[in-house]
Amino acid sequence: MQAARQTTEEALAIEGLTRRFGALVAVDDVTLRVSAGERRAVLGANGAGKTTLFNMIAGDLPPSAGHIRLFGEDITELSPQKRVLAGVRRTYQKSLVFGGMTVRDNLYVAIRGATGPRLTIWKRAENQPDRAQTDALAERVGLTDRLDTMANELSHGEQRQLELGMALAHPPKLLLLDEPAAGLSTRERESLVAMLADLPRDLTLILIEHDLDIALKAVDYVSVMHNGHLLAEGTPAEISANQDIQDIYMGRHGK
Ligand SMILES: Nc1ncnc2c1ncn2[C@@H]1O[C@H](COP(=O)(O)OP(=O)(O)OP(=O)(O)O)[C@@H](O)[C@H]1O
Repeated sequence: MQAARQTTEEALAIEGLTRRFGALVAVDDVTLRVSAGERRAVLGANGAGKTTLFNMIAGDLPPSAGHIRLFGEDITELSPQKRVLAGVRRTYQKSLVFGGMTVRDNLYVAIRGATGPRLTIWKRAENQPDRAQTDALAERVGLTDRLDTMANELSHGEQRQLELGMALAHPPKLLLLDEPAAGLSTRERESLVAMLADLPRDLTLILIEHDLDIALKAVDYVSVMHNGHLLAEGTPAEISANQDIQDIYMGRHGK
């Protein structure tokens, strides 16, 4: 896995990224690089700055300083929509699926949303979605049996699967998953790890995860944040073996 880091092109290059909220520096001069096809986890205790970092990469929040490059292109000033077109997708800690629609229609909206001129779900009769595409997406995230189920009738884990399917509707270049295992059962966590392992290898994945075991199983390389800083980086084995980092991650060190 590490070979991918050394030989492939750079998917994401973050340079001196900083975000202040008044006197608070939520992300403080973070510089990191992620190779194309890499699976990276961003770990850190509550308030470390992980979500703020994601918000800046996705364009949901402007940085106070610094630059973000996606495959060499400076995207720091791009709107979130333009970043989607450039290949960035993200999920949020809170589910954004449409509860009153079926799994199939949620996937259809995601497919249309990324390609169609506007959202035309109600025109489905004259504008049939590509069933093969929705079915393939559902299969990829383990929801084939739930295609006709309303999203609000899905379990929490299935809703996260649906979110992942929606994020994959048009294969992103960079996929940002914000705590994908939050609230999942042990069995659902195992299937999440398997789903992540099955993602196309050319997709670059960064995930924020509170479950250290999941993060360490699912990624090639780990960046640890603490109080807005990038504290350490290493392979899962290196991070697991570092007691100081483990203590900080588990919140045993003071802020
Ligand atoms: N919009 C905001 N306004 C003011 N402060 C904010 C805002 N967003 C985040 N913060 C603060 O910035 C710091 C970093 O928050 P952030 O949510 O990025 O951390 P995190 O590592 O994602 O934490 P968690 O694991 O709890 O989600 C925290 O102190 C938080 O209170």
